[in-house]
Amino acid sequence: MTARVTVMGSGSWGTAFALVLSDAGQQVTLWARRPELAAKINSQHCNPDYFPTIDLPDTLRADHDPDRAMADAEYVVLAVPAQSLRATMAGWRIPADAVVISLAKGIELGTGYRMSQVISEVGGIGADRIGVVTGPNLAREIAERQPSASVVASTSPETAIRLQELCHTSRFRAYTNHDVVGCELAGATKNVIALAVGMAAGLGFGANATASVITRGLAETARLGVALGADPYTFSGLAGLGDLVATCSSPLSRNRTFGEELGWGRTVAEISGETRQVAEGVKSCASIQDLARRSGVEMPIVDQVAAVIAGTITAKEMIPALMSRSAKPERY
Ligand SMILES: NC(=O)C1=CN([C@@H]2O[C@H](COP(=O)(O)OP(=O)(O)OC[C@H]3O[C@@H](n4cnc5c(N)ncnc54)[C@H](O)[C@@H]3O)[C@@H](O)[C@H]2O)C=CC1
Ligand SMILES: O=C(CO)COP(=O)(O)O
Repeated sequence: MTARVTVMGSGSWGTAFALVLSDAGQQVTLWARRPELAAKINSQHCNPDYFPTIDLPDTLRADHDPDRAMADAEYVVLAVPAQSLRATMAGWRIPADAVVISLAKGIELGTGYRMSQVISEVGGIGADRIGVVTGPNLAREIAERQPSASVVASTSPETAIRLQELCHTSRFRAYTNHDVVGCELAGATKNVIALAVGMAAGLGFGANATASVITRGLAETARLGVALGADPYTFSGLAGLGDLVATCSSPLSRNRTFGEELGWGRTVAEISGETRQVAEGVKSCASIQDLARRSGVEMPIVDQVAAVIAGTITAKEMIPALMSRSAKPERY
């Protein structure tokens, strides 16, 4: 049965996921902050700012008025950057019965909240009406309808199955998962690890170095997750290893690319000033570091990335700092 879905945010992932939902047969409305972008999406049936060469279905409509866009939505998909979710959501009237789905991969600065916690607090929405979509889902590849698997997570098994039915297509294979904590922590932390991998690549190091950072990055992510109540298996699944590998190995990743440019010796300000797209790890490294400290969990790679982003060390100093740590058994 066709469902009414509104995607709030028409950047790269919001647009690509709106396409998935349309392909799955849903009636989709896309909210764009800028009226001129909404008008272009409606008249040109493409999003010229993000995917100028990709046709969007005629059935997909855009609107710049958030309340009108969501008015009769059964599902509201949140596709704005993590650090702006609270402020944007506070001004919206989400329909009382709608299921709310987070696409953002970040941890809120200040609170250390995962996105589902922000949604619950700001919207007064129960966990059974909240879902998370995560996994190896580079937006451009999804928009090109390349095959991909993904995870739809909710603490409510019924909601997870509804979300799976909502977005599963022959090109987008959605698996359910009930470990929202693990899925969200994995999605946010892989961006920080991708910054580190990018830095290693930008410094000219090869596959041994990047594979080592990916693997140890996964170990510290799982350590944090387990301390916060996540299921350890989540980290070897699509939300964990899957997304980590996709993000750390693709030139399409904004986080990996940002890290690579840091490795070339560019500054955070220089790189940030050149793109309007969000590399979530640049902000979330500090909130994840904070979560780890509060939980008594060691996250050496996150610590080093946070130091580079804060400007207290250079990317060049990061690898020697990691290599000179005391020797230890692998499982720690
Ligand atoms: N692009 C990708 O491949 C994927 C991205 N994600 C996650 O999805 C989230 C959104 O990412 P993208 O769509 O890629 O980012 P983007 O930078 O392409 O688009 C962000 C959208 O949010 C809007 N926006 C930005 N700041 C805002 C603010 N302060 N208030 C309201 N709207 C604002 C922008 O106008 C734009 O429509 C991020 O958390 C990202 O980590 C997740 C999976 C894949
Ligand atoms: O989350 C992503 C792929 O799953 C996208 O990663 P970037 O935000 O680094 O582009």
